[in-house]
Amino acid sequence: MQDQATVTLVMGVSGCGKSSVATELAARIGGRLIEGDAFHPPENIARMAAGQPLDDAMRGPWLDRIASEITALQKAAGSPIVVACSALKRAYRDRLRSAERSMRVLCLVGSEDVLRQRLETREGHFMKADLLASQLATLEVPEPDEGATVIDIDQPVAAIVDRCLEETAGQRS
Ligand SMILES: Nc1ncnc2c1ncn2[C@@H]1O[C@H](COP(=O)(O)OP(=O)(O)O)[C@@H](O)[C@H]1O
Ligand SMILES: O=C(O)[C@H](O)[C@@H](O)[C@H](O)[C@H](O)COP(=O)(O)O
Repeated sequence: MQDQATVTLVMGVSGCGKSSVATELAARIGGRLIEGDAFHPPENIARMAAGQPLDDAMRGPWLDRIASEITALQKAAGSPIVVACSALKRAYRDRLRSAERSMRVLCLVGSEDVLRQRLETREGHFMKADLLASQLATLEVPEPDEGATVIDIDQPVAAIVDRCLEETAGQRS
């Protein structure tokens, strides 16, 4: 029963696999997916597509829209929610926690080489590899009190999801 309304945040820098992992995790647990990229206003997308990083003021309303969507989905039905969102800073994650205090956090981490290679081979996405350095500089890996699971991305998506589900089961027992 505990999983019925849980919220799992899949976070990390651009190209770390948030969308891929969140999509598979949601499918495996029968959850609903919130794709954070879909909540950016057009000006944020245009800025990133032009190779310029967002700042706190630009990310704030975006994070608030995602938090509102979490709340709306929680009211609508009882199935779990999986959120793909970079949530690079602690303050950004806390902003999402305003919707669900006990949000689980899965942080995907990888070497700059692996990340760059994935961004350079990804097709049809506004975000290219030129913002990777800024993304890595901004990233605040979760602190111990956030209870996050930190997973290396140099393994198949299915293995990452397996590990996430194992951690969740371990936390319940
Ligand atoms: N574990 C993985 N192993 C190999 N390729 C991956 C893995 N995770 C993601 N990818 C690929 O890397 C690219 C970036 O993944 P994506 O899910 O879009 O990342 P993000 O949502 O964090 O930007 C995509 O082309 C995706 O297919
Ligand atoms: O806060 C930010 O700077 C952005 O949100 C960024 O971290 C995010 O990663 C983009 O939305 C790109 O999309 P992908 O992460 O899907 O590449």
